[in-house]
Amino acid sequence: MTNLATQLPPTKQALLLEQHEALLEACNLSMLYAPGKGFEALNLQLYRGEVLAIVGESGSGKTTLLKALSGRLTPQSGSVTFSSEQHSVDLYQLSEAQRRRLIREHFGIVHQHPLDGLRPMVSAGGNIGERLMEAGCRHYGDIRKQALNWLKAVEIDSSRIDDLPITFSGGMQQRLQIARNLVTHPQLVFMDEPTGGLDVSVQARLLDLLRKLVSELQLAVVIVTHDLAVARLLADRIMVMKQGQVVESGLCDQVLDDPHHAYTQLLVSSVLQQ
Ligand SMILES: Nc1ncnc2c1ncn2[C@@H]1O[C@H](COP(=O)(O)OP(=O)(O)OP(=O)(O)O)[C@@H](O)[C@H]1O
Repeated sequence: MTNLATQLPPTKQALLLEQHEALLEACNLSMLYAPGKGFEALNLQLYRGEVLAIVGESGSGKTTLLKALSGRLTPQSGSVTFSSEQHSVDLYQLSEAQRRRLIREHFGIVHQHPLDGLRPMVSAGGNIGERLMEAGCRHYGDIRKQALNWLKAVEIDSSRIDDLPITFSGGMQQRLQIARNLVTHPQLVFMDEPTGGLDVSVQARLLDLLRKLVSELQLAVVIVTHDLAVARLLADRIMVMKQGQVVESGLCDQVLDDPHHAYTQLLVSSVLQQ
């Protein structure tokens, strides 16, 4: 067992023991728009059921990295390997159509602005049902039933099933976006600041829900956030970025309780002063 696994809670240790290869692995990955803008020579591994938080200052390359990891931005060099139970593929060796299919079948992508991940002129139920139809479901009754179940799971009243997302509050839209992503049971979910732009109380409710879903569905998640409290609540591991470089990484509680790099220390102390 790796050092990392021995330091995780027993359920996570068991999960890591069962698996030999990472669900997602980035090797020597680089995408620089200009010196210091993007990220460079980055390596990471994510295992099944594990939550990795990527934190760092604005402009440090977090979103660019998330896009490259999730198959939405071809890097200048390096590889991103996704290993499902059936096969192991380098995302950027696939054709565009193959990559799109893999993303649809295996990944969830939760955007900071929910309307970027929803169809605003399609009903809430339709937003969830559409993903099921893309996955091959054809029975209207089943699709509606699953949509209702998912609305309930994300705490949206079933009476809103035929309403358009644009009539929802920001928090509800974000919960609907999460339902749309999770209805097809992806193994891996990428989230970019999922609680950004929401009121504090709405954020807290959404975080509780995310924590519950991540644990119940044993999701692997890569979450970008500038909020260390979000990282602490959701993540097993954390990666701290500054100007396109990973300056520190490790178990989330350990890094946040005992930061070694001066920049991580600054991030942690600035939260304590708030
Ligand atoms: N398409 C692009 N073309 C040129 N430069 C870009 C592009 N996208 C991002 N950048 C630059 O790359 C750097 C990293 O951007 P990125 O959005 O990845 O950072 P971030 O850490 O996610 O920031 P934030 O927390 O503000 O979202 C920034 O300096 C940004 O201006």
